Amino acid sequence: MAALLLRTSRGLGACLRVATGCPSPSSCVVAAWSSARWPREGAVAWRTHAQVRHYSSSDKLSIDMDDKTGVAVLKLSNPPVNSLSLELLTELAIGLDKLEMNPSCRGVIMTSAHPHIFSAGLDVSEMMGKPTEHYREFWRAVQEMWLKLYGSSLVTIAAINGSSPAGGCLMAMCCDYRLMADNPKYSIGLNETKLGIVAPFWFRDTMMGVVGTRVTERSLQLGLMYSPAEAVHVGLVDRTVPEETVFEEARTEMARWLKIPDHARQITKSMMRKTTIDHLLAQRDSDISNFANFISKDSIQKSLTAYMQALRQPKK
Ligand SMILES: CCCCC/C=C\CCCC/C=C/C(=O)SCCNC(=O)CCNC(=O)[C@H](O)C(C)(C)COP(=O)(O)OP(=O)(O)OC[C@H]1O[C@@H](n2cnc3c(N)ncnc32)[C@H](O)[C@@H]1OP(=O)(O)O
Repeated sequence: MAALLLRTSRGLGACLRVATGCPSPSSCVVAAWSSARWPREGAVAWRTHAQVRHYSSSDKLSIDMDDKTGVAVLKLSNPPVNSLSLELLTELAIGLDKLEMNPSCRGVIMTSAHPHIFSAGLDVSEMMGKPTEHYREFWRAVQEMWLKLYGSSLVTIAAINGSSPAGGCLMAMCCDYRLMADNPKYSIGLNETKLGIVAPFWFRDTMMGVVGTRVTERSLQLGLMYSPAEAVHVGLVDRTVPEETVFEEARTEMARWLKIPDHARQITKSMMRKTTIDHLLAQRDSDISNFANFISKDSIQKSLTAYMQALRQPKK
């Protein structure tokens, strides 16, 4: 249990370094991932005799793990729009950590409990009119969620059953595969510039890993939101499926990915993502300070206030 607590409290990067005896974040990710799925003493706490186990104690997030298939289903459930509050981000990081440490878990399907919205992204109210310390805590939680999801050794599939702007798009992009409902009313993208804010370098790098440099540059500067069909066209989403089949298609896709031996896929995934993860780990504190300074500026606060007021206007 001590090992379990160590892992949950320090986050995946640190716990993997502990597991491998590797001193620095930058030198151990491949080694760590190759051993991350070994049976571990502490993880036995999550074993269960029931086939499906409910993991999350939060009402904003449900996580159901099927021990027989090795697939967990993580559902965002924070009405009205699944905005990523400090609380939900923290729950997400903890939930992902628990799954990572469960030796019978091999994959996660991430989706929304509410039709029409996958996630509205970061909760803008967490970034408005708060003291600097709150901004720092909030941004650390955003980083933590990203580190857990982007750095997950599990197969991660986003079943995008609604709109997914900004931080919602980021979560989907962290996954290994993205399916989106083919409803043209839905949209996905990093729209930060439209709020007068700037997607940080690790949002940019995540997008570049999915759609390449040119599409990222255009998408970020213009704050583009794509329809599902456009998202497939630029490679932001892997495929669209009829709305009512999103979840079942995600399960079928998962089965395809789980045919690959875990160790080979995990090391490959690590090789692809290590540089981007190390970049943030090396600059975590300065990234938090940049965010807190930037978001505290009067001009940025005014932009966010105007954006939220516009959002509250009746839709035409
Ligand atoms: C150079 C240094 C750089 C350092 C870093 C600096 C900056 C940091 C960048 C931070 C990165 C930010 C990432 C983000 O994720 S920002 C959030 C962006 N999200 C959005 O723009 C989405 C806005 N929302 C919508 O577009 C729509 O609400 C919708 C998701 C498409 C859903 O539409 P609909 O079903 O019509 O619902 P409503 O618009 O009526 O919304 C219902 C209520 O929910 C409130 N709402 C919506 N989104 C958010 C949100 N993200 N946060 C908080 N609240 C939200 C909305 O105001 C409504 O509230 P009301 O009922 O009180 O009117």
